[in-house]
Amino acid sequence: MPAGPQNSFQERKQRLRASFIEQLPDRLRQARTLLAALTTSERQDEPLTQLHLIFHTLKGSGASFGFNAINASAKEAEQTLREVLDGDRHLSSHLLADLRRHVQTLEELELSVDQAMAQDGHPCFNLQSQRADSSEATDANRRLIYLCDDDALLAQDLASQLSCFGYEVRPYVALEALCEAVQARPPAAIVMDIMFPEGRDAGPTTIAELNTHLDPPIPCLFMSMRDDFQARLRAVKAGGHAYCRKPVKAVEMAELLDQLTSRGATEPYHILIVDDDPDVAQFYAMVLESAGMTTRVASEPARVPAILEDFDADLVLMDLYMPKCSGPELARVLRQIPGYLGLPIIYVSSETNAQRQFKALEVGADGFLTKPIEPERLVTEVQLRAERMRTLRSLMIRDSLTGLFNHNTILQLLKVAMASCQRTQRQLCLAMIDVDHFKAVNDTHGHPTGDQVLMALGRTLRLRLRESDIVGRYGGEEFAVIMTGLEVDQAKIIMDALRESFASVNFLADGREFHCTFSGGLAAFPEYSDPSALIEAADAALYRAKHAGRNCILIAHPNTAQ
Ligand SMILES: Nc1nc2c(ncn2[C@@H]2O[C@H](COP(=O)(O)OP(=O)(O)OP(=O)(O)O)[C@@H](O)[C@H]2O)c(=O)[nH]1
Repeated sequence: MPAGPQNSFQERKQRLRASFIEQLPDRLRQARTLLAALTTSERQDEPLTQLHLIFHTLKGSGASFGFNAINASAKEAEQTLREVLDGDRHLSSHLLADLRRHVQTLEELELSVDQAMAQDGHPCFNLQSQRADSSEATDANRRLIYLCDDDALLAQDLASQLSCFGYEVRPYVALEALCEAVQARPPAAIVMDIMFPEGRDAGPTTIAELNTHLDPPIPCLFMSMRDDFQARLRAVKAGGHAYCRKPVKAVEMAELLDQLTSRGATEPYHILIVDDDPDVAQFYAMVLESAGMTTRVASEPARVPAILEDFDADLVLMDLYMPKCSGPELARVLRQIPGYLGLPIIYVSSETNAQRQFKALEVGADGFLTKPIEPERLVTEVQLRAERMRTLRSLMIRDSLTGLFNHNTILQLLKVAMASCQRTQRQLCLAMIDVDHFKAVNDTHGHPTGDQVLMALGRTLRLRLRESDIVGRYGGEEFAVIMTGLEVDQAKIIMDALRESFASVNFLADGREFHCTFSGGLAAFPEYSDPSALIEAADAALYRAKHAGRNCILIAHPNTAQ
């Protein structure tokens, strides 16, 4: 059989099952020792609790690794002990004999387990990877757009406008040329006119024809002078995702293209798994990683806060019963740390008692998954909740107009980035930029057009800078950019290129064209060593840039009087 991810998944699963079996004699020995210490004359909560935990773990792990007989026997023993712990049953000699019988059954099962291991007939499962192929080629493809309009000037102009937003746009005037290009290299999306010399609906007709040969079809966005129902209907029937009236606003079109081309490009979800049984934790990690998520495992609840500090978890998957610190206790500890108040916590446990599940949820957890859980279901449940968490968090930390980090977040991120650069002895540059004469834009073209300009600038910054750069809306028409690992002169070259690119964007309002520029101030760490000094210096340099005539970037120097 060829080696592949599915194979290695099965191999790893097999190894985890083997490890579970290896540890089984030890666990059963512990159970025997604890049982021997129990007497009917006096109730001893400590060994009873420990014994309950051993059976509980065997029940859950047995189910997870497909040892059904182990699961069944441990489940009965666990249930008995639960009743004793809850005060519903007395620890009679009959009950102790029953527990010993369970240990014996489990010991016998352990001996016959070699056979069970040989008969590992568990079905393979096909997990859809959340992670998009992150190769450079894929990223380039995601930005490749074909634009087809029989008006050569318009095609050329719109193509250059859209390229200011980070897209590689190839303009085509003839439908035939477009079809040949699509067949040679399919783009991420097509921007298509409706009317051509070939016919009033030739645009949608061509797209419909092209897509019958393509799987999956290429997302398409139509544009036209026409606004009649027939044109819109033809566009929809051809699979059009959006319809823009001409004259087209490049910013709006770029936003639409973002939506069409960004599918699957999300950062993998970060999942922290807390389980005192390392094999079970590894098993969940393996399942989630097979679906493209990034995981960390903690077998010790005490380590969780430290792990969370540098692992930006979207969700915590938590065992319910753990020695020293139970799941609900750990959940409560986390909820008392301000940053983790909204962190989704899901228990995974073989606990089926609804009341106990409810009690565990009461401390502020978000869900309960009952073991054994099918890998597909584990992935779906985790994905759904992690996605919701991302959306909520994004609403909290992002500016609603531009989608960039908001004022508070950018301040917070600047502090973190500076501390990290201090530790790693790297440089950091902060650019504060501000749209020139923005009041005049609002006054002349109206507030909504002003908003479009801010959105355009936000997009230009977001798409043209590196993934590692942090971009935020500092307030009003002022933006902040944090760049790490480069000299201030290099940062100036980058900001100047952005400035020129932004200045070349044609904005349209009521048929009138206009351009905008921005000015910027740059300051660097370690020259300015604390966040407020750095911001103040960049702001002062921005102020000088405005006074120097605007549409330029100036650098702050600590020894120069500002
Ligand atoms: N459309 C829009 N305008 C905003 C927003 N936030 C702030 N503004 C406007 O931005 C303008 C800023 O104007 P000023 O601070 O006078 O500066 P300016 O006209 O850009 O001039 P210089 O910065 O000196 O080049 C004000 O008119 C604000 O109302 C926003 O979210 N949307």
